[in-house]
Amino acid sequence: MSMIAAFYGGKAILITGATGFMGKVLMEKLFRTSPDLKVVYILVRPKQGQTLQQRVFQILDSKLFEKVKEVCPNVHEKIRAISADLNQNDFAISKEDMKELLSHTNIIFHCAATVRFDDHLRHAVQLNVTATQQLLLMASQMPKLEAFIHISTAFSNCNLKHIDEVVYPCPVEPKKIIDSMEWLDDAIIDEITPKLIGDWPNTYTYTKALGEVVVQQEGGNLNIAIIRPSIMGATWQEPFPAGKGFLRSIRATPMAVADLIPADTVVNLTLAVGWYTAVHRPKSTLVYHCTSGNLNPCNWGKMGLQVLATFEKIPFERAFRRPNADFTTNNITTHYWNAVSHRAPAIIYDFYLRLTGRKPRMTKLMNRLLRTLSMLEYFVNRSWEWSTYNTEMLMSELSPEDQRVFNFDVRQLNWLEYIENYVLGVKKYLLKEDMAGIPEAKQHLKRLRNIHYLFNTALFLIAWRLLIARSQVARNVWFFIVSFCYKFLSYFRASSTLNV
Ligand SMILES: CCCCCCCCCCCCCCCCCCCC(=O)SCCNC(=O)CCNC(=O)[C@H](O)C(C)(C)COP(=O)(O)OP(=O)(O)OC[C@H]1O[C@@H](n2cnc3c(N)ncnc32)[C@H](O)[C@@H]1OP(=O)(O)O
Ligand SMILES: NC(=O)C1=CN([C@@H]2O[C@H](COP(=O)(O)OP(=O)(O)OC[C@H]3O[C@@H](n4cnc5c(N)ncnc54)[C@H](OP(=O)(O)O)[C@@H]3O)[C@@H](O)[C@H]2O)C=CC1
Repeated sequence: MSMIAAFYGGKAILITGATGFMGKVLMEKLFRTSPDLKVVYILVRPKQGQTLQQRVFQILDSKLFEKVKEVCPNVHEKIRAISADLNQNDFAISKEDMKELLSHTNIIFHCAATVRFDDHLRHAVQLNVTATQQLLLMASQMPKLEAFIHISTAFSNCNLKHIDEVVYPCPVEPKKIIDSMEWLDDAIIDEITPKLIGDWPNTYTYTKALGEVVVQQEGGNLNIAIIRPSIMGATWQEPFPAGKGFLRSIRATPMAVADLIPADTVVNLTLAVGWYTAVHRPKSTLVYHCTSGNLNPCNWGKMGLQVLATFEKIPFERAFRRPNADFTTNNITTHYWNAVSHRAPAIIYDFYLRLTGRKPRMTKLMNRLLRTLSMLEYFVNRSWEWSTYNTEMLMSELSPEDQRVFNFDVRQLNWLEYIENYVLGVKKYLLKEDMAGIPEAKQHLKRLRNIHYLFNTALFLIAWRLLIARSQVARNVWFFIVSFCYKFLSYFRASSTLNV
């Protein structure tokens, strides 16, 4: 019997960010392993014309929740969606809802955040720092609360090279930052943002660091833990742009560690930490790194090759170009590859769309992709070392059954298998492609390869022809090659005649 699964039985659990990437996976695992839990409160904002209930039904109707509906048929009754906006005072939660939350909640998983790298500092502080502070205040008024689990990121201290499982101080106190956001106007905030964030690469990582300091400073007597995952699956916009041949080269250091971590590993650790924090009540706030680099490293070069090998085996349909993975660290080659591999094909394709009376869209898409890539550059050209003492300690505290059900041992991760499953998942569930279409997709890639060869040969011949017309040296080289080939052929013909 799993101790962790049993622990969550009968509990009232509050999740923020439940509609997000990690939140959904967390909720699914909770219901699947502890279907007898009492209730899961989720703080949700109405969005895109959908009511809260519609948002919940959309989640429950997804492929992810198919198994849950089998083991917990009344799952919809156990999810209590509470209207809340983490940007508002008291999260704009109604009095009745607040009363219910305060009196019943046993465990909090705080996943909500703005994960945009380039968010305005005011918004990033509001969601990643102030909202965390408010949630802690709420938590301190919950008499039944057993644990508060804060989800941060392994990159909250990416200005350091070696990162321990401790909360590092920030140059400016979070309280001062929160206060200043109240009276500074947007223009001034824009101006001081680079100075404030200092050697953090963006407002996201900076405010996640501030959020951790807030958790440590204002946690009071609560049982708190902080989890720092590295790059969860969906972060890198899925292998979709690479598989479709939009993304063919990237400015990345092949030897730099690609610290990816599967979302289910993060969720397993999170649930194990919830149990450990509530049951063992560690004296101080423990930080847990959920990273792969020190236990099972894979670098970007190897990752790129494995992604390419997977696309050979499981190609996406109607690819724009053949998938390729050129890594470069040089400024000039980056510009060259961007021009040749990304911008030029997009311009040619848009020209073709215009000619056929359709709306051009590829250049816009490509510009967006290149902008995204430039934001990721910081992370794919550096390596970090994360210590994992607490995570390893927790692993040793689990029963063999819990180690199996809530497995977060990244040493067991087979990267090639993981990438194949990932690509398969994207193909089936995101692109909604049928596996029966694989032979046709392979044929399409062959056609693209032939077009590529033809195009390059034509380009070479045109360039050569122009060169010959203008340069005596090129003409001499050309005559030399032609006469050499002629002599070789004559010799070959003569020797084959003699043999007969
Ligand atoms: C050469 C081939 C080799 C192939 C193998 C190698 C692959 C290399 C990939 C490298 C990845 C490295 C990643 C390192 C990241 C370190 C992360 C630190 C850890 C964290 O804690 S991350 C937290 C998660 N944060 C993010 O993931 C956010 C990143 N995104 C952004 O900040 C913004 O999207 C960005 C980059 C500023 C772009 O903004 P903008 O131009 O305004 O575009 P949109 O945001 O509107 O998005 C456009 C379009 O893309 C969809 N999108 C955006 N993000 C994601 C995502 N993570 N996953 C899936 N799809 C995403 C978005 O929905 C939009 O789609 P539409 O259909 O609505 O147009
Ligand atoms: N994805 C990754 O690779 C990594 C993520 N993390 C951390 O994991 C956590 C979860 O990230 P992830 O799931 O990827 O993020 P998502 O962007 O997928 O989800 C963010 C969640 O926060 C909610 N949210 C945002 N703003 C508000 C608001 N004003 N009021 C109420 N809810 C709000 C969103 O709700 P809505 O659906 O309404 O927008 C959504 O549910 C974050 O703390 C992130 O920093 C850490 C490392 C890596």
